[in-house]
Amino acid sequence: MSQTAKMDTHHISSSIPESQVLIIMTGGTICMQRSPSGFIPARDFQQTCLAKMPIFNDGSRPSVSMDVVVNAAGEKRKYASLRTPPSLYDRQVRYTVFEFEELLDSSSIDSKGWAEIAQTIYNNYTLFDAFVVLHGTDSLAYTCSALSFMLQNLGKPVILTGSQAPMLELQNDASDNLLGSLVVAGHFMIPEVCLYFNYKLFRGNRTTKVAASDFAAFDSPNAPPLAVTTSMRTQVNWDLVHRPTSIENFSIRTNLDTTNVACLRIFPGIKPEMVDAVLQLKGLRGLILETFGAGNAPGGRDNAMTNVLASAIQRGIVIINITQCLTGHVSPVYAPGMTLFRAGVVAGQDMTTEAALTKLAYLLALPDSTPESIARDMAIPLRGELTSHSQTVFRHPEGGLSERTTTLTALGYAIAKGDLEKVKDLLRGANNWVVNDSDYSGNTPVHIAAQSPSLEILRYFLLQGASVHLRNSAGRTPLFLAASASLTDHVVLLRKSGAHLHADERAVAEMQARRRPGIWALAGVGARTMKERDELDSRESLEDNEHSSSNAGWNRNVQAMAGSAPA
Ligand SMILES: NC(=O)C[C@H](N)C(=O)O
Repeated sequence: MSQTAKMDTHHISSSIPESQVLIIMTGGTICMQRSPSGFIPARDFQQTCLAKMPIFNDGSRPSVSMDVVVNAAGEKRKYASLRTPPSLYDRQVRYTVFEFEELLDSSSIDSKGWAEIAQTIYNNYTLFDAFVVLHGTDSLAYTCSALSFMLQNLGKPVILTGSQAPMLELQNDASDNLLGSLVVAGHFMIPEVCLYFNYKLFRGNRTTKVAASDFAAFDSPNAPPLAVTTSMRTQVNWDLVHRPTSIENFSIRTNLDTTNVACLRIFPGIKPEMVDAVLQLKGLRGLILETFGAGNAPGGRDNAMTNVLASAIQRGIVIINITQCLTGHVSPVYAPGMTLFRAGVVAGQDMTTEAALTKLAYLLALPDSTPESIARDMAIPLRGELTSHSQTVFRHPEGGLSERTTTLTALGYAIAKGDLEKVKDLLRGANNWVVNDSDYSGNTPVHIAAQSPSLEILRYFLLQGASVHLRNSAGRTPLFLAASASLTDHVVLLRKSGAHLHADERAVAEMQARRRPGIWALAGVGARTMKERDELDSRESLEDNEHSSSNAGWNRNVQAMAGSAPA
């Protein structure tokens, strides 16, 4: 059995009975109905479709008191939610469908729509465990790519999907695509912008639409799928999953410069004047040039084409070379490709046009960007959108279940003892996803580090891409545990890394905050001013001196979490 097959329950703490997912409906075929003028989007998808289908509604009528959704303008409203029946992993997914005011065929979605999606995710980030975006398929790969750049330091799953046939048609791909997306979003910590379609989960910025009507509408020609659903289970390829590795909060950037970029496909006989006409467009700052094979374009008589491109580059226009082929990458192996490269055209390697265009629009809008900085950043992966060929591919031998348990137990001891060198040593010999793996009680290494003495070990795990959002079997986040252990610096570091209390923890946290308001204010319970926080902190440190025995209890807890004490 392969490692991924063994690991399909990885990151799932089955004793957490449900996860909460926000479904953002933008339109597309999935919600369409027939009309005299062809298929058009229809409203109230949750009630007219999902509520009537047993696979999307277990009939339990969850209470609406928790179901707050914040729209892109920041207005809060209550929406009813539904629950799926329990999955094979013994978990239900509770979800709410939030519909945009205007539902669109995705051929009309542009950067305004991308900004609305990003803003809605941002406004609801701490209220939900994951996000599913329903979208038409026509421009879905563009939206996936754009969002992958717009969502910075993303720590939760964002899965886009749609369908080729509407949910209300007798034979459709809509229910499987939505159910698969909900199950992945509600069970697996894959903190990337992904596209789920026809039983495959792809990194969104690697995808392209390859079929106008087949159910297998998308492919990711230069990157294998992150996960595949087969015979009722989802096998995740954890080695491929990207995770944020900096101590920063989740943030969004919504002002892409899509109005000053263009895309031009080279064809046999294209005249340099045509290319020049595009490059002379008023305000143009960037061009995606879709070239032949490994990045070749006709030089033109007397190198006229190359001269046109070189002079545009001198005027500050960034030109990116993307291959028209579905697979493979641009490299200057042939003379025409080398000529472009020498003229200053940037090799887009194996990026799709969708990724290159949206990345260019993102980079152009960054403050202080220059043509040089953009050219540099276009050639390096920011969100796994290209395969960097200088990157060493380093694979560890596949490890079995017992090896995994041994590594986790050894990590638990090393963390509890504050032995950073040992932790580093253990991680060097393990698969990179071990940072998010959990022991029998659902504790990841970050749960243990959040209550252990060494701040440096906690920081180390965060820099290795460990998630701050996973919950243990008791439903607790690392932030909750750090605040309960009164470890102020740990709480501050976790907060800086985007951690927040889960909605299910807030009631208990608020009770704890009555006794220790300072640390819980830092953890995010109760809005406090800095002055109030300082006062609370000094009061708590006085209390700490009075209760100095609390450390012994905390040490015992850490030992218990790490397993039985070593002889
Ligand atoms: N299958 C689809 O969703 C196609 C539709 N025209 C759209 O992109 O909205």
